[in-house]
Amino acid sequence: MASVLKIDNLSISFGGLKAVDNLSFEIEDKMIYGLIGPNGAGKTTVFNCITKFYTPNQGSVKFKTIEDKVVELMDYKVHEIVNLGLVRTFQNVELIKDLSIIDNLLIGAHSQYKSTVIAQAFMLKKARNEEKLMREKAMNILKDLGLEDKAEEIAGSQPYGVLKNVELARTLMSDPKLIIIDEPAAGLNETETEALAIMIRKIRDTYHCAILMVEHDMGLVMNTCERICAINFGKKLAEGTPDEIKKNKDVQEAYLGKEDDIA
Ligand SMILES: Nc1ncnc2c1ncn2[C@@H]1O[C@H](COP(=O)(O)OP(=O)(O)OP(=O)(O)O)[C@@H](O)[C@H]1O
Repeated sequence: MASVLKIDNLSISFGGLKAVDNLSFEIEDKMIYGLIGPNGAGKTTVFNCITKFYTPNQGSVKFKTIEDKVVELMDYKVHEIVNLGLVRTFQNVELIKDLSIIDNLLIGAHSQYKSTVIAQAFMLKKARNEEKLMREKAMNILKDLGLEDKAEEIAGSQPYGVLKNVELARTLMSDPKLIIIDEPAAGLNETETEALAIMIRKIRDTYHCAILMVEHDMGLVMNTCERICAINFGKKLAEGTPDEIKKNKDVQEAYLGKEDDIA
């Protein structure tokens, strides 16, 4: 499989409502991909199906793992997904406010620890060495992303824009092949959003992972994504480059309404 993620005929209903309706798209390795659509279009539900928070009624989600093995995500449980190389962030920042930035990154790495819980509890040599390696890894990530001076700062003392970047940095602790980002620009001002766009590109260029992003800020989507899928009422409206999506009549109507409606 050339792609890192391939979704085929995905559908899920809540009662009578088809939140995702026979949706298919695929994301090439190392691509920054956008999933857009008006409010309630089904974007977060797609994310929740991929990461197994929801079980779809129908469809297949193929994923190419860290070991380049193609697996069907529907066969895995929600907590197993991260070990395959797929990690997500949520609309709200999910950091522990009382911990330092670097400790928040270390928490993001817990699935990678090989030493037993007992070894960790008593800080045996193996666990100490592992902790040291993970701390180095976290520090290297912060350095790569220009956040090293924030390492010892308490998360709760930092502005929202920094925390969003830290959340992205934390995903890198699990060596992802694909990072799924839900509305990264929500709550950010224009300058912070521009910094976020630079950060997203830097992460892809440095860590060679693909990124799937849901975002309402069209500036961020159009400037950052190489390919975009637009959906409405759970169905695909269009897929293409940012330019193709901008010019697409169905996409324009979904966002602005038909000319008759506007008049
Ligand atoms: N757990 C659920 N139970 C019932 N309905 C749900 C559930 N999750 C989502 N829906 C419904 O599915 C539809 C799609 O919702 P979803 O949150 O995926 O849209 P979205 O495109 O992410 O919207 P927004 O941009 O506003 O976040 C909506 O009508 C929503 O009310």
